[in-house]
Amino acid sequence: MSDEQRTRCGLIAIVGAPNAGKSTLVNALAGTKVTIVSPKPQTTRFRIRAVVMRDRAQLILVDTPGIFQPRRRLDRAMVAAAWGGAKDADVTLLLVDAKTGITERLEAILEGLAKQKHRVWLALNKTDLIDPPALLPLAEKLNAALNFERTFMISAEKSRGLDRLLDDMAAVVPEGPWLFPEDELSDLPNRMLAAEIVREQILRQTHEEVPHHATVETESWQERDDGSVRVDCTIYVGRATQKAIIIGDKGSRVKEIGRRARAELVALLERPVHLFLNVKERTGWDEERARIRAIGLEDEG
Ligand SMILES: Nc1nc2c(ncn2[C@@H]2O[C@H](COP(=O)(O)OP(=O)(O)OP(=O)(O)O)[C@@H](O)[C@H]2O)c(=O)[nH]1
Repeated sequence: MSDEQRTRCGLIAIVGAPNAGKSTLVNALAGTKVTIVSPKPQTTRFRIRAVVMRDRAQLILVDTPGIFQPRRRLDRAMVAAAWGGAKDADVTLLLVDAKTGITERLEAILEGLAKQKHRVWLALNKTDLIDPPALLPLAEKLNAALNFERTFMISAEKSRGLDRLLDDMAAVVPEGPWLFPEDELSDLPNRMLAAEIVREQILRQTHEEVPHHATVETESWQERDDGSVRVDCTIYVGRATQKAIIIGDKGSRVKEIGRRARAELVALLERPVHLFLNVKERTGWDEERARIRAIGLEDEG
């Protein structure tokens, strides 16, 4: 296979203090407004924010929502899980508001990142608000605190410096198949929303031990001429016993999960929805695929 034909795919975790400009950057990189609604972001390990194609590379931009709000004891476990999420990424990009500079919060993030052994990049954002000479001392200070592999100067809002950032990301993510086929990309937020809503219902309607082992994937999303949409989701479970629990007596529980999830989808999408659920035990490739594709939906079990 020639180089041009080889596909690449990887996870890019974008971290930063609140207000650093993460959402603005994700939107600018994706080129459109991409919001993947996550009803329970604090329980997710990472949340997929956007999937961006650059040359032959598929860049999956994620954030790690739990990292910076360790209010209670329980939250601390979530924070640890969230850091685990950043660790699984191929690149972690720390976004810093160059106008605000180094704050206590940023120092805490630097400490967290210092424990990671993989690739960490720095992007100084909002450079449109500062004179260029003021940027260098900040970049130096941050690089002294942590050994960043690369440093970028960007303005997410003005889309400055983003081409180079995307090129570099595309060049370093590993070779491998795309996680999301191209024809799914435009529907991706909807697909994930449907999967998340089904998962919400599993959480609400089954015993605690089941949801941790269940992932949900939207297999197909078909728009119909009459304005309705047909959605097929698969619920993957680890064991036959869990499958039986989710299906319930004569299918009663999976029916109820589907009924409530459908009602929620109808309300959100404001059009008729035909929702089909399929419960499967995971094996081999299924398991791997479901695990990765459900990244934004999976609890740290
Ligand atoms: N001037 C300027 N403003 C920016 C830039 N990037 C982001 N902002 C502004 O900074 C503010 C915060 O941006 P967000 O993208 O919401 O930041 P965030 O990191 O997602 O914030 P949280 O969701 O609170 O974590 C917004 O008012 C943006 O318009 C930039 O490059 N230049």
